[in-house]
Amino acid sequence: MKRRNEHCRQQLVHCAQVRPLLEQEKQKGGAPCVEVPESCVVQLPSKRGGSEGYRFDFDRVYKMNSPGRQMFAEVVQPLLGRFLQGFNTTVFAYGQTGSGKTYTMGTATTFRQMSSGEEGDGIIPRSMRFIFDSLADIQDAYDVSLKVSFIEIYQDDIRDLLGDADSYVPVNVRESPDRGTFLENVQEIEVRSVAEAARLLEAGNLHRAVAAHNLNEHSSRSHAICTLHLEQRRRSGAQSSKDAPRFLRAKLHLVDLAGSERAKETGTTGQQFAEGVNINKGLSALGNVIGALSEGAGRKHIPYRDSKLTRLLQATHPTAHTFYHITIACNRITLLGVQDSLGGNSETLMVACVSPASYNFEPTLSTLRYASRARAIQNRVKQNNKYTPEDEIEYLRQQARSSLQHPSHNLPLTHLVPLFTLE
Ligand SMILES: Nc1ncnc2c1ncn2[C@@H]1O[C@H](COP(=O)(O)OP(=O)(O)OP(=O)(O)O)[C@@H](O)[C@H]1O
Repeated sequence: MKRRNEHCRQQLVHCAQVRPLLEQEKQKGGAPCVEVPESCVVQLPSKRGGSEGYRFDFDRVYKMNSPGRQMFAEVVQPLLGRFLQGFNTTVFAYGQTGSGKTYTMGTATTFRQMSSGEEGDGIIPRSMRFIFDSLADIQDAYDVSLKVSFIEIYQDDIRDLLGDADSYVPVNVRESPDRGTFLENVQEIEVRSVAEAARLLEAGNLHRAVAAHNLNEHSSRSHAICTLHLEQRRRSGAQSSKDAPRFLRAKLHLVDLAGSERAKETGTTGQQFAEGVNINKGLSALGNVIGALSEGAGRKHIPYRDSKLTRLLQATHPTAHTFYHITIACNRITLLGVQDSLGGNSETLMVACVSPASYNFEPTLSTLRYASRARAIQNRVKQNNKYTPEDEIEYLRQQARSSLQHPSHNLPLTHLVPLFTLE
């Protein structure tokens, strides 16, 4: 693995996933109206049947039956490579309800699917397998900690999807001068394999708010954000090149937004109607953040604070470090960030999910316009390789605690060699 220090401006990577026309869409008289004339272009016909249609450029477009494998290899895997090199990274899926965000992300993947690896797998299960495989390759040289948080924003509440569903503890967004915006009361869970991660994500998914409406039988009623926090600490005496970093820390946000929806089309009433209103409110605030960021440096105020979604995604900060174990955890202080992901320190892939059905023309046009605005955003990314004496103290503490709790998982305490010589 190539490891070097960098600090540079980065354009977001944008791709579109145009899913196949579903049987129920055909039955409702939907005809395909989305064209992909080139591998980087999506076209819609003119609304009034004229010759002038709409054209949108992307870095890459995946259409109809493109297997998830191709998207993963072309745009996700390179991003994961950067994550493993200590860069914050984000994958965002957005689009109207029923357009295929959960399918594309693989948020609802079961334990069995994630462990076995199937052709139709989405981004999350493929990413998990890739990351664990890559970490296995460096385990002789690095102590590794991988932590995950999995939360949802439902109505105006943030819920910890890995928490105990029977004893609900409200998750609060807090702010402090040291930490910035952060979440409190989020569970931490440790795993050391794809199987353990899969079990965890499946359990979290069972807690996610889902309901049926006219456009989707399993519609997510919340925005879900799964974050992996990776820390790598070079082992003392490890065989590696002279410029190999001693320490790397990075976050990977996997964001499956709820879809925008119109009550007229979804046929929702009561509780589901209220959910739809909240979903649209959060997405509209996100749209405003994207709009403000796309104006570039001239725009001083970015309205991150206008919704829980954008505010939460602004939160950036980290917590205790556990090395040596591969850990999947949900931090008490979770570190998600549209501020990081959009306009901040993150390499970001945005996936616009689109239904080809003609009766979805308006929402599709709106998704593609949303995508065009986001193309102008630039992030400023840097490799996170700072390691402080406080980090070292925390590391030694965690190791000592861990050795007492799980003697079989740890190296003997005598093996611990600090990165710093503390005087
Ligand atoms: N690329 C694809 N190939 C085949 N079927 C797909 C594809 N993408 C989505 N689908 C199907 O479309 C339906 C809607 O997909 P999905 O639930 O992922 O939509 P969504 O955008 O997450 O919706 P919501 O916002 O309501 O949660 C599902 O039945 C799913 O299986």
